[in-house]
Amino acid sequence: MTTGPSRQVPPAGSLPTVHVVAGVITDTRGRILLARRAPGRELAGLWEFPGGKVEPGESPEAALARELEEELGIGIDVGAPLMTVPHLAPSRHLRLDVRRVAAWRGSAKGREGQALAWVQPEKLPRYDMPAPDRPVVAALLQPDHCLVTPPPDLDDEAWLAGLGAALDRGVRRVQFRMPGVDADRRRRLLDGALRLCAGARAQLLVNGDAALARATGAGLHLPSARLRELDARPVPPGTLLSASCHDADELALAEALGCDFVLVGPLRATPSHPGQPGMGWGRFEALRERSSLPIYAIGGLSPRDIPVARRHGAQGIAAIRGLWDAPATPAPRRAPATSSRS
Ligand SMILES: Nc1nc2c([nH]c(=O)n2[C@H]2C[C@H](O)[C@@H](COP(=O)(O)OP(=O)(O)OP(=O)(O)O)O2)c(=O)[nH]1
Ligand SMILES: [Mg+2]
Repeated sequence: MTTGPSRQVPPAGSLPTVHVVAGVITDTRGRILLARRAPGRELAGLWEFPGGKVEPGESPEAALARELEEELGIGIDVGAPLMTVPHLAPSRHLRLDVRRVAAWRGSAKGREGQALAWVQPEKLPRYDMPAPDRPVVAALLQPDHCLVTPPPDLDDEAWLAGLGAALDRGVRRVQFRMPGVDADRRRRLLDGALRLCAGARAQLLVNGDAALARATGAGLHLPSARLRELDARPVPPGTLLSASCHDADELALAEALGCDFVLVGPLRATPSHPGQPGMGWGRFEALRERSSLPIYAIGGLSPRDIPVARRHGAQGIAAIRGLWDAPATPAPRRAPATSSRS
């Protein structure tokens, strides 16, 4: 279900945008450095990835190097972008641009009186952090793609082999969706899928059927119509819960129910939703900035779109065909040409 586009676009007001760059600094044991915002500052007491505001005319890379020198006394090599989170605060749009730190020199000290902590990645969720950091922590810990299963043709073994192949290619989060398949067959396929996912240490969430999820110990995915009917979490905490959302109301509902993550789309027009135009990354961001849930973009996307999804604040992509069909094999490499291109 979708509502009119007018509800999905932020108010026309001209709030300023504040560009903040922050670094994921790791030590040789894989721990990540957090800093605690000092008393008297905004968001005092919350933990954050060290960094600060990009100054006018400054590149994000230069800003990150300057901030980490000022705040921690270390020199750094800026690494790969992790994600950029657009976030709507009462008085401004924030863009939290998070980079990995490829290498650093010196010993990190809280030069502005802030406490520091080296944190095992899996313990990050225990730290109280600003709202825009929640999707960043999810990006560090959770899969960047989520397979939504296509229904089987006539051959169940072929479908299970297809799931096995997707798991072999690295899928670790699976939404088990079986529209139009009768209950007995669905249960047999689910048992097979659960075995394969357990073997690959992948998560599985059953689409729509809370009783089936509870009976099998699987997670639960709520289609948006189901989400709108609920006023309490339909599975216990600790059981994975996700939802499909198309507008800000549904995102707020998903957050209130304690969903672990959501799928938002369609990002592009797809054959599975004929007649529905894609929202594009602009409207995706307008939703993203009102929520702190991890969000997979869905609709006509494939693993190639993960970097662009991350630049718009997505956890990554969810897809049916884009993750089920084996990627086209790259054309055979020719012998290197004698001339070089840069
Ligand atoms: N550094 C950092 N800032 C964050 C994170 N999450 C988050 O919402 N923010 C917000 C808090 C602040 O409103 C803003 C960063 O501003 P800041 O106060 O650190 O800026 P700064 O280091 O340049 O310090 P200042 O000179 O402006 O006081 O971004 C995060 O993980 N790291
Ligand atoms: Mg700072």
